[in-house]
Amino acid sequence: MSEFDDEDGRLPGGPKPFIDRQEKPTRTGLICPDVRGKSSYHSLEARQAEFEGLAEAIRLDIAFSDVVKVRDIRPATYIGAGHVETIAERVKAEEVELLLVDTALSPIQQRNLERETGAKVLDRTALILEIFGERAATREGVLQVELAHLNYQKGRLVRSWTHLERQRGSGGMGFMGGPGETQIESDRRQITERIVLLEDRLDKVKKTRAQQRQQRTRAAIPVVALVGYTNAGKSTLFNRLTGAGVFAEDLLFATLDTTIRKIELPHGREVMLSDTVGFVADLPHDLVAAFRATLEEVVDADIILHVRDIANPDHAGQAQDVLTVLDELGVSSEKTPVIEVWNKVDLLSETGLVLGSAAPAGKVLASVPVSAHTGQGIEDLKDLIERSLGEQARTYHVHVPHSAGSDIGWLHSHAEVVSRDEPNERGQDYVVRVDPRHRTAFLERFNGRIATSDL
Ligand SMILES: Nc1nc2c(ncn2[C@@H]2O[C@H](COP(=O)(O)OP(=O)(O)OP(=O)(O)O)[C@@H](O)[C@H]2O)c(=O)[nH]1
Ligand SMILES: [Mg+2]
Repeated sequence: MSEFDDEDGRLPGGPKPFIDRQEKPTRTGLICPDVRGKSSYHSLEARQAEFEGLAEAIRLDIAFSDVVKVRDIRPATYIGAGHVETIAERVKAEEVELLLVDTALSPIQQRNLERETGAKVLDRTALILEIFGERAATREGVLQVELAHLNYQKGRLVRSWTHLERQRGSGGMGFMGGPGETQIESDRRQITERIVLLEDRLDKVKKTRAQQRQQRTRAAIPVVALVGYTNAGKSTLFNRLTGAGVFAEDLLFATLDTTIRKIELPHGREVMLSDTVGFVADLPHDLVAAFRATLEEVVDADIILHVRDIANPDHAGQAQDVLTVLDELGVSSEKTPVIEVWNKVDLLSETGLVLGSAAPAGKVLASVPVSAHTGQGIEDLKDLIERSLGEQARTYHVHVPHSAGSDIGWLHSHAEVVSRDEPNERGQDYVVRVDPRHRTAFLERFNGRIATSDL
């Protein structure tokens, strides 16, 4: 028996959350550094609002949220000494236990800030890891988050890793360090061992996924993947298109795992639609890497739907971040056609924004304004998906005799049936569109029965 095999496939003894949130919400101070000369697609207000949204995503009690000007990044504390002092005073006055800094801090900066302010300090990466840790539901999600967590921890072994100590105390886990091994060395060794183990498990999950994908490819159902910034409305749109009840909420990172469902488009064409984790600015690199397996639906998609919250004043910056992550995943609009879905148009009048001011990000086939909420534009979107899939498809007229019932099934699942005549005594005539990847099979199967084509 392996010590790691419990019934739900989770590895016991995963990392402890950074924040202990057993009782009342943690009093938290937010620091949004405004670094001189650092360019960003996002306005300062948008960045601050988003950082607050991230903190709210795990229900922290926000005592204050401050923008702090940083002229030169300090190697020791990131922000200047004067600001650190002010923050320390506020921490005391407001009884703040946790400080979140919207940047990537070095372990030294983190430790020094903790020492000087008396609060626990976490950076943006740790906060996102924390949210993901709370949301992870499937076995794969849990493994991915833990892996990213460990990689983050590995570089920060300056403090003790308390849960490992607890495990060591309980004995029998095979974690005991040899004599003379220092705490940090042994912690590092254990983390490395665990990383190897997790990677191994994820590899197995990946193989299963690859098999499932292969089956879908064989069944020739194209995959349409929803991507977009967190909270753009992907899950709401997914539910609207599939009638499924996927968790959608006004919460950053409501979705962590990939869901995939079959839907039928207006002309009867079937596609697999996938909903997945949302993207965010400065998504930790490790996390992108860890989620690569989940995001393989996106990598392999036939069409990508980039869902944008067009009623968010920061939508242009968000779209750029999505392109950055797609790029990191190796997805290019040259290879995979992209349709932009301009969602939440029902909110436009409220926000005073207008559609005319929005522009597509990167190379896209088209952009469709919709409201996943009211259903506006959804039919246009479905039409567009269907037409785009058929883009390189060709039209054929085929004859199907009565005796060839299985051919009808084949046409429906591998081609788009444009129209069909009334059956007569010889059988039935069909007009179908066949895309390149099924053309060979089609020509072989219907050899001699193809009347005309628009070749
Ligand atoms: N008014 C309006 N609200 C919408 C629309 N689409 C989604 N929402 C709301 O936006 C919020 C986020 O929606 P989700 O579908 O959870 O967004 P998501 O992109 O899946 O978010 P993550 O899973 O967190 O990445 C929810 O409160 C939805 O009700 C829309 O067309 N109009
Ligand atoms: Mg979602």
